[in-house]
Amino acid sequence: MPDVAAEARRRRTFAIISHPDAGKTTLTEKLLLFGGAIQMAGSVKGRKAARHATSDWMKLEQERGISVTSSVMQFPYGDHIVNLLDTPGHADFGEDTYRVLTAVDSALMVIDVAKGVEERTIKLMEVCRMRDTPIMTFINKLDREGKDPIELLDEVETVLGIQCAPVTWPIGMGKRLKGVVHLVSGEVHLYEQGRNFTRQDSTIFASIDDPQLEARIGAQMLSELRDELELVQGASHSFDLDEYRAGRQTPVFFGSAVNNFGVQPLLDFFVRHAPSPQSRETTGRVVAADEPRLSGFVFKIQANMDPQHRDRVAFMRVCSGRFEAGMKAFHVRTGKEMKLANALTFMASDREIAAEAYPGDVIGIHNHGTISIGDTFTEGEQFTFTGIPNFAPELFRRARLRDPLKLKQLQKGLEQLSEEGATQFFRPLMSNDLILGAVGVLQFDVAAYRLKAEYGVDAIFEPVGVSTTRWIRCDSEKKLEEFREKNAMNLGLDAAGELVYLAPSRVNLQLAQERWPDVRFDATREAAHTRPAG
Ligand SMILES: Nc1nc2c(ncn2[C@@H]2O[C@H](COP(=O)(O)OP(=O)(O)OP(=O)(O)O)[C@@H](O)[C@H]2O)c(=O)[nH]1
Repeated sequence: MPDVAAEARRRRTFAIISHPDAGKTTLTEKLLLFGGAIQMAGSVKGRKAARHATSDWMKLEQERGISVTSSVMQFPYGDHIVNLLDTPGHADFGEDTYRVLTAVDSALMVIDVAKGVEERTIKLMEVCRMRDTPIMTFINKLDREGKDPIELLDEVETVLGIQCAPVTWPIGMGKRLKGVVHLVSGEVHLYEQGRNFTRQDSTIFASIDDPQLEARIGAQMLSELRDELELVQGASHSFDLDEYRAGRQTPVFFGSAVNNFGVQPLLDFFVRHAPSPQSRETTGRVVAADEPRLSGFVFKIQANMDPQHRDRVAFMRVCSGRFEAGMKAFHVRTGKEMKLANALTFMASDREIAAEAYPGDVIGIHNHGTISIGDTFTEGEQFTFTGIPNFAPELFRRARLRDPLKLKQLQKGLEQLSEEGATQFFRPLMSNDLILGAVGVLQFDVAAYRLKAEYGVDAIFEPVGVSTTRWIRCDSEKKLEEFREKNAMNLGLDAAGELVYLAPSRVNLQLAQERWPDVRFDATREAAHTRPAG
């Protein structure tokens, strides 16, 4: 009998967050190397390139040199199974990133030693804070000159508002980089340039008192190090598991991802202390990870991952129980049983058919539009996982066709993009317009590109007089009907058929809110349970 509790306990599911260019991809690759998931440095970049070659719309990503897609990579490390969820790199994809972060149990923040805390890091940190996600920090590119480590910790503490507990400490930096000291174990890991470090071939001293250390790093460096360590240990916090788990303290590591230096201490510490899958809230009750029955939620939908099969893959995070290939699961929103045939796991080496999965794992379910973001699957119980919202978009465009005969395709394309969360789309009650909403402007380019590449539709997006939207809720049918009648000009339906107020201006929205105190104007919509079936 498989032991769900034991399987859940050994899982670590996390995402890497960083400002573009800090080294997220490079670090991912090194982590996979340690997991034995890939054999050679360069494979992740290679894989990225291979994906570009086969997937059309990802050309856009390539042209712009940014990552707009997320993926899931699973690898074993020691007794642990690690699931790494990649987050899209660009700011315009914040919504997607947000949803990925709802599916992880912790995060790893990468900071460039020379640049310190950057704008995107601040935003991502805000998202993590909303859910008190525990965060570890890796300060990267130590082989280059950067900011003073003590100042960097200070910057993280003041700008990001989280306490730092250094776990490793650098010995020098840039050309003078000699290694790192592990402040918990006392070990010294030497930096020997040009070697692709793994635990077996890097030189490790048991402590800074090892007589050979002086010969390796020099008397002056050693004496400087002793002084600095004294200062650091006096001035900074020591690691506190509870504070870390509560999202109030971040353990900090220093290293150089490209040289695979300082990565292993991070990974070892991570699997030891990062949380395994935790209990999760639903509309019904709290679901514990070690319950025997399967439950999970969909946090992402991706179309056309493989151009040969024009399917859509729903990414489901398993929250409890055990998934077994071919099993039937209850799709809570539609109230129907669904056979989860040919579900995918995401072994870093490739996509594979999933034989089984446990809490913390992500499986990919093929579907043709029946599954939406936020949907819950159970073994029959009626509850929906909460906290996976859609955000009210801030930017709007009217879609106009160059060829009016393609209206059907346009609608279909927009519906599917909307379902994926790539953009949101609205139909005003009083006109035939199709209005696109986005949280970031790049989403329009992606939408136009994909409409053309995948649906053969040449659409242009032009300005439209909408400045913000709100989902409308009202407990009284009568009031709602009255509101509908009086405001028909400013109302529309979203892709799921939900009533939405399309406000021409902020002032107009404010007036409407004041005039209709019984009507709720929601800026986010919980993705699943408010959505009608079908
Ligand atoms: N000197 C130095 N360069 C590094 C290090 N780690 C990564 N880089 C370089 O920094 C650049 C950005 O690294 P990536 O891993 O692509 O960064 P990213 O954060 O994934 O970037 P996005 O895909 O834009 O999000 C690349 O040129 C890397 O080779 C390091 O430890 N030292």
